[in-house]
Amino acid sequence: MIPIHGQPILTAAQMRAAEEAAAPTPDAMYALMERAGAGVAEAVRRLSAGAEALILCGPGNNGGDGYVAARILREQGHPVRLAAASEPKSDLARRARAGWDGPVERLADADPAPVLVDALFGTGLARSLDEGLTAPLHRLADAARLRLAVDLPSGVATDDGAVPSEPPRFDVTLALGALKPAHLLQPAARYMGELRLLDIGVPAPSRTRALARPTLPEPGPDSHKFTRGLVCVVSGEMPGAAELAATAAAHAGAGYVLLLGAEASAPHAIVRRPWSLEALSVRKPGAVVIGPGLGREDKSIWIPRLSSVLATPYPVVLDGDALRHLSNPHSFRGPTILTPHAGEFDHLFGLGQGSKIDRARAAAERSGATIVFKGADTVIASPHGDAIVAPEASAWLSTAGTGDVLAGACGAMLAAGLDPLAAAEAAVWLHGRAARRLGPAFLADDLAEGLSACR
Ligand SMILES: NC(=O)C1=CN([C@@H]2O[C@H](COP(=O)(O)OP(=O)(O)OC[C@H]3O[C@@H](n4cnc5c(N)ncnc54)[C@H](OP(=O)(O)O)[C@@H]3O)[C@@H](O)[C@H]2O)[C@@H](O)CC1
Ligand SMILES: [K+]
Repeated sequence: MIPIHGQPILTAAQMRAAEEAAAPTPDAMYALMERAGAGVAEAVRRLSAGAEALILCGPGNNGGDGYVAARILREQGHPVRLAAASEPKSDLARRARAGWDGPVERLADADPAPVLVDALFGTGLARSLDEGLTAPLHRLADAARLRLAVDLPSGVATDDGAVPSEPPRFDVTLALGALKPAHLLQPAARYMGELRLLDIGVPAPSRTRALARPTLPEPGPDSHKFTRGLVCVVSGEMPGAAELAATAAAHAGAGYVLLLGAEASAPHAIVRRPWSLEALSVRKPGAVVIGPGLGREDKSIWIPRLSSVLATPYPVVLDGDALRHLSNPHSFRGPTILTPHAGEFDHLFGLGQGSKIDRARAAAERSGATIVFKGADTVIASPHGDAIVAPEASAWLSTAGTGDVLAGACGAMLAAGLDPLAAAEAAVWLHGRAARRLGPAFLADDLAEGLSACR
């Protein structure tokens, strides 16, 4: 069982294609199912402390994995029962079924067991499940002490994370061969529990992957405050938000933070100057952060200020109100990161088609900017077609000011010389880690200060 960080994410069709390329004959394909089933059996053995497992098998290859796992557990003397709603329909699943010599109970009236293994449906779910399947699944899951989903909890849509039929909440989900979008995208992601990857020997290249622990830029003996990265944060109507972004940039490792348009106050390590384009340009910032608390009321001030920042050659992070002022955000010239939440994203790019990953990728390609489409399932997409999905870090991030902190962290990473995709990934990772460390009900100020301890 492999941790998911940095692992590739494949849609159902991409996974099928990868499996077909790796296993071009029926025997080779069946060998994959054997590996999947063996991995499920091993996980059950490790996690169940010898308790009886009940494996629910569906009609397709997800069910096939379940039959293999049941056979192996039985061979190893682990107490196991199996229930199904119908006979297998695929050739592979029939072959796996033939290897199980125990009874097959009817799903509708199967007795519960302390360990429930859901091998009803995986990537082949084609429509919502009927009551005859969901009712026993929930009944048996409610009675179990440990719930394990094979590949995906039955009822979630693989490619976009929708939930056509609400599954139970699982304790563990074993992603087979590769992660799928539903493992990380909401609302499906909340049903996964601990998510682990099972290697079944299928190379799974993808331009979409899970967030990885980044290599953060470290100062060396020759570094000084300017070479470590100069971040300029532009203040506006609500200066507290820009203060948060500036504090976050400093705690994320920037060597020099200049806050323009703000009154002098603590912390004094942040240099404050009245707004002017000259003040911004004199130090040639490695990144300009504009948007947190900028203001939407007085457009005659804020739109020209935003336009003048966008006309400079400096890398830029656009957040919050700056995104509201952009009406036609096509083709940014220099390195640019946009950090919209769902409302800002819809305002900028419309509702669009496909999953959150598809939408973020299309927006990045269209705008030329790296997009950090925020949420419990933040998606980062570059204009070159790469996408990174972050697992939910902490539900407590849904509090005022955390977006300002993220924008400041993005600025620090850009100013340290990372390209926009790497900068966004590093900032999202740092932000999530700091939030997890803080636990419940923290303030955005704590989050900004907490970034330094998480580097
Ligand atoms: N080599 C491989 O392929 C490997 C695959 N692996 C495993 O296979 C899984 C993918 O297998 P899969 O494609 O057979 O899909 P799966 O999720 O079992 O469901 C398809 C079946 O369900 C049925 N069905 C669908 N929706 C339904 C509904 N709402 N209500 C009722 N029925 C419904 C559908 O019927 P149909 O839509 O055709 O009428 C069909 O019979 C994958 O997640 C992984 O676990 C691993 O073993 C590694 C090797
Ligand atoms: K399943």
